[in-house]
Amino acid sequence: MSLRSLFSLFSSDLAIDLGTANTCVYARGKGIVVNEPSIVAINKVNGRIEAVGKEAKDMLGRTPGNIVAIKPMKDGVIADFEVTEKMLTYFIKKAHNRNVWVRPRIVIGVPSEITQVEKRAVKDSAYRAKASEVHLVEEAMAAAIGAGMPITEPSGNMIVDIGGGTTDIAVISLAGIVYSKAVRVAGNEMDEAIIQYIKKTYNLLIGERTAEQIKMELGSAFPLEDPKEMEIKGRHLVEGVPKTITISDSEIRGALAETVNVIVDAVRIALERTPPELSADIVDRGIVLTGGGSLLKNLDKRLREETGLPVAMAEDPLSTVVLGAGRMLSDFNLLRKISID
Ligand SMILES: Nc1ncnc2c1ncn2[C@@H]1O[C@H](COP(=O)(O)OP(=O)(O)OP(=O)(O)O)[C@@H](O)[C@H]1O
Repeated sequence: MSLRSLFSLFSSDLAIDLGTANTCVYARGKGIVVNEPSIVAINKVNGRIEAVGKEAKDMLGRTPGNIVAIKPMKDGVIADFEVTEKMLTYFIKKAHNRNVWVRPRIVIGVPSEITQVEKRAVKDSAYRAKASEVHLVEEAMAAAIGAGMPITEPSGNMIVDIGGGTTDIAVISLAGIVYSKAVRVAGNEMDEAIIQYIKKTYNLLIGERTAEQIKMELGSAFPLEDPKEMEIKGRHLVEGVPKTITISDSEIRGALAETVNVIVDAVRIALERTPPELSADIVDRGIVLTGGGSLLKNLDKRLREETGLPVAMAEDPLSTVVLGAGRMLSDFNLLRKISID
């Protein structure tokens, strides 16, 4: 056995989707090994990390004064370099069961609007976490590959990735991005719109986690076949005590309307700016939706109504990017063509 193949026994190459809301890690030959919220809880007194991922999310809004829960990624970009690096290191170690001997090749999906400084920061963190090679690919490209779109063919493929912080829209042909646009409106903005609506209408203060739950259970972009209601709890702003109210899906649809319209408009603009030959392909093939935000009920239906085009959901919208980046681990020719480092 050569030294190289002996070495490869210990190396487990990784693909990472570093998202605003969630970070996913895929290990070659194993599949998705980490899927956790992009949150870090830090002790303000000694700077120590108290928790990362799921454990840190559970602390959100419930931390004692000396612990802060930080979301180091904001609007699809890195807001806190130092904490992002610590988070990345933690997840890479977790993916390798804390085995310190492995030196993996790592493919990382990053937002299309990432700056040079941010690219460097992401790569440096991965190298510090003992990567042997680091390659960056645009999330939209990885998503299209993960969704099984024929991106290397000379035809137009439109992907709309609605994440936590950003909605990325891209038209891809011949393994290149012909048009791309990111708007900083996606899942988180929907949560915020729900918080504001409940506050204004009911004088009730709810937290981010409750808002997200409401969005998932009740939120929609087009009327539902079966109307729904939900009981929610929060703190009354005037009386200062906890209170329970019942809200309906149509109220929440109203609260989300503005946010959903921004996404719909961005898709319309992308269609208007797509070169005509590729538009013709999109008319035939339709638009593919991915990202957790695309799970908002009837968003696909709404886009179908607004554009008159076929709209399909990717099979597993929360994992499309990491699965696409993972596929790159075994196709280095394609990776060389599409990596943006
Ligand atoms: N069933 C659902 N209905 C509506 N929204 C959902 C659902 N499930 C997840 N989401 C939302 O999807 C978002 C997270 O999606 P995803 O993990 O694709 O984003 P991300 O990759 O972390 O973000 P970004 O691409 O902006 O960096 C969150 O806002 C979450 O609330």
